[in-house]
Amino acid sequence: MTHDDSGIALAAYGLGKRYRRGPAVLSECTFRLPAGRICALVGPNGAGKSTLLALAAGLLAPSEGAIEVFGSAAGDPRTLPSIGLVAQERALYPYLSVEEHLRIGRELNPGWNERAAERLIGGLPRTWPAGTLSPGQRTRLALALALGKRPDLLLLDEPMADLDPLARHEVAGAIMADAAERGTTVVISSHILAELEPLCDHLIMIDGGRLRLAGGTEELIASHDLITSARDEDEAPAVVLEGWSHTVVGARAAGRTVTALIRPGSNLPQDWIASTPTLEDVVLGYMRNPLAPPLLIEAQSDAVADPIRKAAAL
Ligand SMILES: Nc1ncnc2c1ncn2[C@@H]1O[C@H](COP(=O)(O)OP(=O)(O)OP(=O)(O)O)[C@@H](O)[C@H]1O
Repeated sequence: MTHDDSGIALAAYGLGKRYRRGPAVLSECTFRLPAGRICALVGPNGAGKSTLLALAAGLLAPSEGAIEVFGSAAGDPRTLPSIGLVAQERALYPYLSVEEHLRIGRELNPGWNERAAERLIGGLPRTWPAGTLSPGQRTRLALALALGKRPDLLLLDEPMADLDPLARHEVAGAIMADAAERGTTVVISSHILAELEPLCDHLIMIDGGRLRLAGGTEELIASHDLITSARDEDEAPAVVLEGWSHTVVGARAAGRTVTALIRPGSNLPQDWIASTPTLEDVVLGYMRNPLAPPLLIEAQSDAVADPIRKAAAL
């Protein structure tokens, strides 16, 4: 194992990625994900989530900056045994059966754990070639291979997308059980926020290749209020909120009510009622307003050098 003692599983410093053609798909991403966290990776279509996961797995090289896994450059051969990846395209051999995939998993991974893999395999037809499996069955097999490897960092690209509701429960349970037993760090991308919210204690949101939110879910939620008030029906929400010391992430009007997501500054003006937003409220607020200032809450770990200094030194 090559882990350093920083307590950080995944870190990016001024990370940027540009494919051969076209503009940068990730720019200036700096974050640190503490080990043992279960991190939701969210953002709209094309935001750069799969690109970030591929960079973390060492399948792509950064165009700018750096990305590290347990303190070593992502892609360093010494870190690869620590990483389990379920890519969006579920990389499997179409002509090899379920059983043959499991045999390869056993033979290639010294730390292979049959029980962890079996949790996901369930009733999959073991003699069938992977190419004949349904998308949901392929997902189960890909997850079984990733979890059987007993990784310390599990990177999951939309793992629930093809699964039926019962399978989603089972898969979420298997991932959580593994994380609880072994302290596995999990990064899980999904568009279904309500599904991620109970699983995750950390969140990274990217949009247009830039980091918009990063930090513990409790801290991110606690940094916002959802507020409502009455308004004159012809008054635009922006006018109602004009001149405030709060950072207004977004505001929407419905009939005679205006609702806003804010980062509170001073006390609320009278006649506004504040409540605690859900994680989904927070993420949707930032998705709706690309101009809202990012909120990057620094992960707590004394042993790590200042990421800005580190980014500048690259
Ligand atoms: N191999 C590639 N060559 C060129 N551009 C690419 C390549 N792969 C991805 N892109 C572009 O990079 C951007 C980010 O894509 P990415 O797949 O990382 O986004 P995503 O957030 O995972 O999207 P989705 O939610 O739709 O899966 C997109 O504009 C996409 O077209």
